[in-house]
Amino acid sequence: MSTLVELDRLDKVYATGTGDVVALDGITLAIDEGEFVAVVGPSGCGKTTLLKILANIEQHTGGAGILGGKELGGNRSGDVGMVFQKATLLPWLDILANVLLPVTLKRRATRQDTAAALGLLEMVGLSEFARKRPHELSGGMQQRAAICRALVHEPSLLLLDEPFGALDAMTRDQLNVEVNRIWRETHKTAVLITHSIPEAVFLAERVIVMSPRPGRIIADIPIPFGKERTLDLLGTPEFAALSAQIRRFFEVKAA
Ligand SMILES: Nc1ncnc2c1ncn2[C@@H]1O[C@H](COP(=O)(O)OP(=O)(O)OP(=O)(O)O)[C@@H](O)[C@H]1O
Repeated sequence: MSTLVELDRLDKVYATGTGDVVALDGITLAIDEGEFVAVVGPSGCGKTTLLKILANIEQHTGGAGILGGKELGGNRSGDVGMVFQKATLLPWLDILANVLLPVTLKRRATRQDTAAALGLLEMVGLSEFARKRPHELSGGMQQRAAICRALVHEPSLLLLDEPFGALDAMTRDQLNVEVNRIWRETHKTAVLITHSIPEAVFLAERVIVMSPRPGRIIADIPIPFGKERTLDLLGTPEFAALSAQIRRFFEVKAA
């Protein structure tokens, strides 16, 4: 299996009016093609910064990183798909046009692009909603459309930044089952950021635990539940034990 992402002592320092903020400190991490990795850590530890560097929205300030053989920070585009906490669909476009946006921002969509977008909408059960506007869909359906939008240009890496954080627990569980299926069907490499330890354990093959700011990797925990995950997993002792193992990193030690 080949390595898709390789970070070597990567740092990120934000220069602000009131001094430097060290967001990431010496992040060394390799992610194989097809792997599903979750990153958990306390608020402000640099999780979103890490995703933004992978997406080329932010530049690292030290160390080095490679994504798909190309150096991070160079002139790359189009090789990641990103899903945010809010679906951020454009209200004046229908769902199909929203899904096609990463393509149409660059060029005219071809018939193949439209077929690919419709195929993705079918995969997430939204075929009937292709011609609807975002406000006609529930929050969970909008997030599914946002996942389709992140995948339509066939990115090598799917980045999920708290994608279901704003949804109710039941919808969230169902969407996690769906994300697992989408990941298995598309064979994508995925990096998920979440505040939910059970969500990380449910979806990922590895959970990366980060320290409070400045963000460092303090644990890299394999999750040995195979590729296919079902909600039954949530009730197993093995699931509870792994979740507890990760939670212990965040317990506030009494003085
Ligand atoms: N554009 C910026 N300029 C200055 N500082 C920033 C900027 N973006 C983030 N930071 C700082 O960098 C640190 C890491 O922020 P980041 O958003 O990556 O953390 P996070 O782990 O994703 O947090 P949360 O879990 O609360 O979303 C924080 O201290 C934040 O204030």
